[in-house]
Parts: sequence; structure tokens; C-alpha cells
Amino acid sequence: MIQIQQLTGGYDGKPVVKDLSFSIEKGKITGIIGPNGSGKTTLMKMINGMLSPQSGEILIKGIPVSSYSAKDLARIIAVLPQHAESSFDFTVREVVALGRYPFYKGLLKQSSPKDEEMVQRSMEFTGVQHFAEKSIQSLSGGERQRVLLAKALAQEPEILLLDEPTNHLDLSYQMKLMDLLKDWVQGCQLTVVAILHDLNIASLYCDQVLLLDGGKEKAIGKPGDIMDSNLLEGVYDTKLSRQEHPQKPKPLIALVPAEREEQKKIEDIKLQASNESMVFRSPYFLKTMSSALIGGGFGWANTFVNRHVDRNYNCDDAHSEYEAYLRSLPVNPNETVGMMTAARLEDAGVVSIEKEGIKLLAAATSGTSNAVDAAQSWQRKAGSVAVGTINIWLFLEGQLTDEAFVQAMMTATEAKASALRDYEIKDPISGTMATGTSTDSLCIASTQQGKRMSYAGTITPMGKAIGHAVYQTVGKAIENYRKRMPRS
Ligand SMILES: Nc1ncnc2c1ncn2[C@@H]1O[C@H](COP(=O)(O)OP(=O)(O)OP(=O)(O)O)[C@@H](O)[C@H]1O
Repeated sequence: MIQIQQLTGGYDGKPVVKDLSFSIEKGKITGIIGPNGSGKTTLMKMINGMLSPQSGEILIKGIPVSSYSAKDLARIIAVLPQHAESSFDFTVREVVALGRYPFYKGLLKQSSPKDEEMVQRSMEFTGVQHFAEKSIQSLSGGERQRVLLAKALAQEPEILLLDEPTNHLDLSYQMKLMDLLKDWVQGCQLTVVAILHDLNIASLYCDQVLLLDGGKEKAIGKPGDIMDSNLLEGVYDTKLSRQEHPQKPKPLIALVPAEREEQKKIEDIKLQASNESMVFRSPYFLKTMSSALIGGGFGWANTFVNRHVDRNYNCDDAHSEYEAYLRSLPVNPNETVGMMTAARLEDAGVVSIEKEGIKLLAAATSGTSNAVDAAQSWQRKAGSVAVGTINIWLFLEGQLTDEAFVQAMMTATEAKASALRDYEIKDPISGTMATGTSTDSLCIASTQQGKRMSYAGTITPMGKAIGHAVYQTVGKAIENYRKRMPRS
């Protein structure tokens, strides 16, 4: 739809946009991102014919922009500018109707029923029909933005150029506007080129993203390729972190504030234990990965609760019941990782390890009456579940990548299975050595300071410490459990 070939352009003979070459496909959304002053608006002005290139060419539907008359170009391209102030006191309907001007016919330039219909449809689409007769001057910034979008859509353009379209819009209207554009793009094969400052909007909605830096192409491609922390950090000179969207296969970019942090130490974590709960309290938030009922998955927490429940505990909504329990402590469930167990908490094994530059605190409670061999559990009938859980807590100093968290979980699980083997805990159904119980949980909590670790496999210093600590704590917990229940 649009071909940009070795394009250079700017003001007063000085280039701002330098030697750009790329294509924009029909029926797609292309986002232009880049820091302030990187030439985004200048590029947009050249695409819509407002600014002539110093060299190179822009082809629209195969024809140079300079060969189009202003009216012909207005029939193809609609523009939603960045600062669209209106000094005239038009009504909303009149402003939207201006979008139809290129289609007015006859000497008197009168509108047709089709023009009226398009004005109405565009107002409905953008949700501005309620204030159709109000003055544009009396609207809020966000409302005005939607009116101007309605005007652009009324033009039935093939190409829509948007300069920061979500500026002024609240969260709901940002999403509505982008969803609406996506609809138009898919339904009417509209081609959208949008300057976006919000990297996450660009990631969620664009098919292609151009990253400009100092007027030059730094990168162009799918959002998944452009939303790269290193690439963006270099261009924006800001600390960023790429995360995966929890529900869509789209990356998100999180800002990382440059705040000064106190040094986090494992020895500052304090354990308060009773028959009812083991509560580890940290003066700082720790990054967690866990399979816990409360605060499972990745998160940040400062409180870690291993709660004892009766072996007949049965609740339809254990999550809500547990949250209510935490509030009664009182503990904030949003800052907590919470597990439960029917095992006796006084049987817990707690171990500290400081070795090879690794500092780690581990704790485990262990009930093994429901021991299972993971390789043989397929032989079990549904519902053959007894009570018994091994809950493992690992607190460590270090900066773990996501993959290191996963590795740490694997290492801990292998060490747990090894302890069960050495204590000859058997799966009562298959008679083979158990690898765990059917309801085990594990939490890894890390200070995320100091040495960065991208691997925590069994022969790394961290992996060795985890394996050793888990083997010892699970073993201690089993020994204590056996002392009290000699036949198990
Ligand atoms: N009319 C003009 N005359 C002279 N220089 C200009 C003009 N418009 C923009 N510039 C300069 O061109 C450079 C790029 O500006 P441009 O508006 O294209 O950047 P941008 O990437 O859109 O920035 P922003 O994110 O701040 O909107 C800036 O240094 C700016 O000062």
C-alpha cells in the first residue's frame, strides 16, 4: 500500500528523517515508535504530503505522493494529528461532517444522503453521537479526540494516519479506540499508520512496528521482535524489562524505576511458629515462584504462611477461605504466599546454608501418608487420595532469571524425590518408591539482588545449595514425622 524508498527529509535543508526504506501492507496496523524528536511526526508529514522529501520517494498505491492532487490524496488518506485544537465553534456533527468534504459534489458542494449516513455511522462507532449537537469547544480532551477520529473515519479513507491517537484518552477509551481500529482494519482492509508512545499498545495492536532513533531506522518487524529489552533500553536510555502478557502471545514492556534499594539479607527473615501456622516474615519483598494456593506462579511477597489444617479440611472455595484466614492473622493476602498442610508443623525441618557465595534458608513440612510414585500414578483410580503433603520453602540471596527459577524448582523436586527414596517412602498403591505426595507445594523466594544467575541446575553453586538444603529439610521432616508415628 505504501512504499518508502531511501527517504530523507526535514526542515530548512537539514535532514531529520534519514534514509528510510520500508513497506506498509494494506489492511495492517503499522506502529511508529521512538523517543521524542526521533522524527516520527516528520515521517508522518511526508507520508501525507504536507512535507516534501529532500531525497527518496514515497509511493502510495504505486504512485508518488507528489503526483496526487490534494483532493485525491484526501480521498485516500485521513489524518488524526497530535495537537488538533479547534478555534472554531463547530458542533460535533459539523466537525465530523468536514470529513466528508472531499466527497461533496456540485458547484454548491452539497452533501448527499450517503454523506449524512457516513457521518452518523462514524459518530456511533466512536460513541460521540450523544453530544452530536454540542460545541466541540465544550468537550474534554478525550472526547475531542474521539470526535476527530469520527471525522477521519467519516472520510472512508484507505489509509489512516494517527499521531499519538491514545493521547488524552482514559484506559477504557484507549482500548476501545484501538479495538475499533483493529475492527476497521480487519473488516474494511483499512491501512493504519500510528505514532505510538505506549510500547504496550504498540505490542498489543500493531502488525508491524518501526523503531526510529535519531531519524534512522533502528529496527522494523513484528512486535515480538521489536519489544526486546536490550534494543529498547539502548534507544530510550531507560531500564526496561520484557514480560509476557498473561493472556495473549504479546510481549509487554515494564519500566524499572531506578530507586535505591536497601540490601536484602536472608537472616532478616523471621519465623513465627505455632501449632496453627509457620509464618516467615521478611522486611522486604522477595520475588517468588510457587505452586502455592495463595500467591502461586510468579509474584512478590513479604509473608510466607504454611498453615496447618485438619486432615478432614474440605472447602469448596479454599482460596477465599484461606484469604479470610490470612486477613484474620492479620496478613495481606496480596503480599503473601500461602500453603496448607495436614502435617504437624512442629515436625518441620529448617536448614540454613552458606557456601560458595550462596546464602539460603530452607524449610519443609512433610506428611507422607499420601506418597505417590509419579511414574506409577496412572494406575490409580480417581479419588484415591489420602491426606499428606510435603511443603518446601526456599529463601535465597541472588538474582535469578525466570529460567533459573524453573531450574531451581526442578533441582528442589529432584532432591525431594531423592530424600523420599533414601527414607524408603513407598507409594502404597504401586509399592514402588514414592517421588512425592499428590499435593506437594514448593516456593522459591529470592532477594533479586547481587549476582545474576541464569541457571540453577544441580551442579551450579545455587543448585548444589538447593539440592543439599531440600534433601536435609525433607529428611528431617520425615524423621520427625516418623518419631511421632513410628509405623509410617
Ligand atoms: N517545523 C519544524 N521546523 C524545524 N524543525 C522542526 C520542525 N518540526 C520538527 N522539527 C524538529 O525535527 C526533529 C524531529 O521532530 P518530530 O516532531 O518529527 O519528532 P517526533 O519523533 O515526532 O517527536 P515527539 O515524540 O516529541 O512528538 C526535532 O528536533 C524537531 O525540533
